[in-house]
Amino acid sequence: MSTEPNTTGAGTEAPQSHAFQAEVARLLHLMVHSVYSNKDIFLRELISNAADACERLRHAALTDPSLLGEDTEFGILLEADEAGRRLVVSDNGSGMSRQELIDNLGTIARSGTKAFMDRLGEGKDGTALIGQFGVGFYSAFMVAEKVDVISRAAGSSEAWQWSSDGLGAFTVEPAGDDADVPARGTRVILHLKDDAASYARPATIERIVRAYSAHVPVPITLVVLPAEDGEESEPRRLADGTALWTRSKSEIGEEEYREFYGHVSGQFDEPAMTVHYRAEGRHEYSVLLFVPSMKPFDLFDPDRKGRVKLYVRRVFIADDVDLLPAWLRFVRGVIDSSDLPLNLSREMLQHNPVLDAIRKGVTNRLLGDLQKLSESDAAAYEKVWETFGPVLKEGIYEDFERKEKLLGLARFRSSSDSGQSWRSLHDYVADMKENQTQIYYATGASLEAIAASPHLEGFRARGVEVLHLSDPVDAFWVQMVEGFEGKPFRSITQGAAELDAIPVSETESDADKKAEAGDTDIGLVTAFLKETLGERVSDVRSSSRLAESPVCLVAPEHGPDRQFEKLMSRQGDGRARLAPVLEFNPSHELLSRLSSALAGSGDKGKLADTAWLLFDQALILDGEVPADPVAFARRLSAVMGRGL
Ligand SMILES: Nc1ncnc2c1ncn2[C@@H]1O[C@H](COP(=O)(O)OP(=O)(O)OP(=O)(O)O)[C@@H](O)[C@H]1O
Repeated sequence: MSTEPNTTGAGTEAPQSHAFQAEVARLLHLMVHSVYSNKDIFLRELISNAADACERLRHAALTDPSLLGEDTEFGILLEADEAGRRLVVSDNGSGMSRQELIDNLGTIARSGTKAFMDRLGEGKDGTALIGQFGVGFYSAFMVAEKVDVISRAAGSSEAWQWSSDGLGAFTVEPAGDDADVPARGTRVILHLKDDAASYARPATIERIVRAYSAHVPVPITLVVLPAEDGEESEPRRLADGTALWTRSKSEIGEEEYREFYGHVSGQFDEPAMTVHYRAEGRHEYSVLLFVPSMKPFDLFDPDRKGRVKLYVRRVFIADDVDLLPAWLRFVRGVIDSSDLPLNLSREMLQHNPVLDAIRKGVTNRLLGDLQKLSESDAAAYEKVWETFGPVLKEGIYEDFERKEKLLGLARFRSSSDSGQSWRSLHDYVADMKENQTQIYYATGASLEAIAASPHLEGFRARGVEVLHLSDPVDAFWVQMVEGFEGKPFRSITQGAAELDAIPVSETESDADKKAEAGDTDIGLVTAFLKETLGERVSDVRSSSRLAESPVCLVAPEHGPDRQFEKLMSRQGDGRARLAPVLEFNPSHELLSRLSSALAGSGDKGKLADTAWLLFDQALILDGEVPADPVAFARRLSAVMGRGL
């Protein structure tokens, strides 16, 4: 609901009331009930917005210097007004027009925020989640009972005031001309809640700026407003606005990196890896990038955009240029080029040889640093892999040039060590069994489902390691790569398992079980199952893949892997699925009994029921449902009845 003003002359209109977008209202409700454990961060968010507004204008003024007029020094001013219980954050940046105030401070534009709200909507623990996530301007309502935003867009003669108590609606009205109205930019006035009055205290403000905003690239000054009879103190510089990335690495402490990471990423975790260097040579640029330790909420957003900020000689240019490949979209930070012209057009940003060279250099450097981390601190590296492995794996099929490097960096859960440790492909190949020629893997919806798969049994019995691939992206890349260190990848649910060449590490009781099972007439059983199951199977064969289970389904040799096929048909590729191959375990008691019943004069109807039940249970173990659940239930009841 929004009402248009009926007059346009500034200073003459009544305030217009607008409802917040539903998601904002929900977010504000959370804010007002302050589920944030650390309310201090509201100031970081407001300072970040103020700095962004200054950087946006600095950039716009490159093509239109008149936007700046006389006022060419950017700055952020904090006013501490203890007596009035107010805190004011002002900037002389881009400012906002009336429409921008309504759009920017009434809706949520960022897809990450939407995703975040959806997660909250799913009933996930809000307190834990919200603490990891920057929610920008709206966090002001954690500490303020009312917020006024007075803003004048650069170059505009009009100023507008936005006001709200955060309870469902906001008003917008012309701001008039009094002293509170900025000549350019934005003043955010927080009327602090009773229990948040300390945020008007200079010492508190100084502490927060030091902790969270000391390295924003715009200077920050604090003014302490006089108590009723006191004197106004000298303005104090809290931060000098020098760009952290231009300083030398040896001068910068971990704490400063962490604080800057908070500023550029908008996240609240600690960086898991920091990459800071200056490239010299054909192209000169500075890089300060961070690998977060927590997943950003928009990690799997379909547009797969990165958010590394591009600067040219310390002037902010854009944060939506693809400076890194999509499979590194979780990396945050700044790249500052010395070679590019300042007045880069959008078009030039899209196709730019300097940016291409930077992208290549920085990508290689990041991979090199990840490799180094994996060698120097395996546990820290595994954490990075656990968080971002599914994204890095996209690079295996998207980036032909770096495929080998990425395969080397990849880590997997596997059947070795009950899936507890992370294994590299290098580990896998080094530990291959005698006569083993392939890298075996199993794909599935979850690690648990894979571990329970009967297909693994024959591999387990031989001590052959199987990689457990449970990320959706796995089914794709594994089809695309030829192999690793000369060993091809092979799905355990596809084709005939060439396991016979690898000896079984048999225990005595296994041998006993086999002896009990007696001899199965493989030809007889195969023919019977084929005839009974007809077109539902493309073949039936005895298998060394199984050790304990009687049957399983596998994909035909030259068709797609069953899990991959399932994934594609779920995405509606419209292709008919291939009939699977039914493999049976001739050493299993059930099969040897079926064999003797077939050889004797077994009831053909009962034997056919057995064949169908075997087939349906193999389907169920694959996570599917029997094609005819009624017939399945009838057969199962009949068998159970006979067994009682
Ligand atoms: N001081 C300001 N000057 C100019 N525009 C502002 C200012 N503060 C906020 N805005 C505008 O309001 C928008 C919404 O701000 P908000 O803090 O909610 O989200 P954001 O800044 O886009 O995201 P984040 O804070 O997570 O980076 C900003 O994108 C910006 O366009």
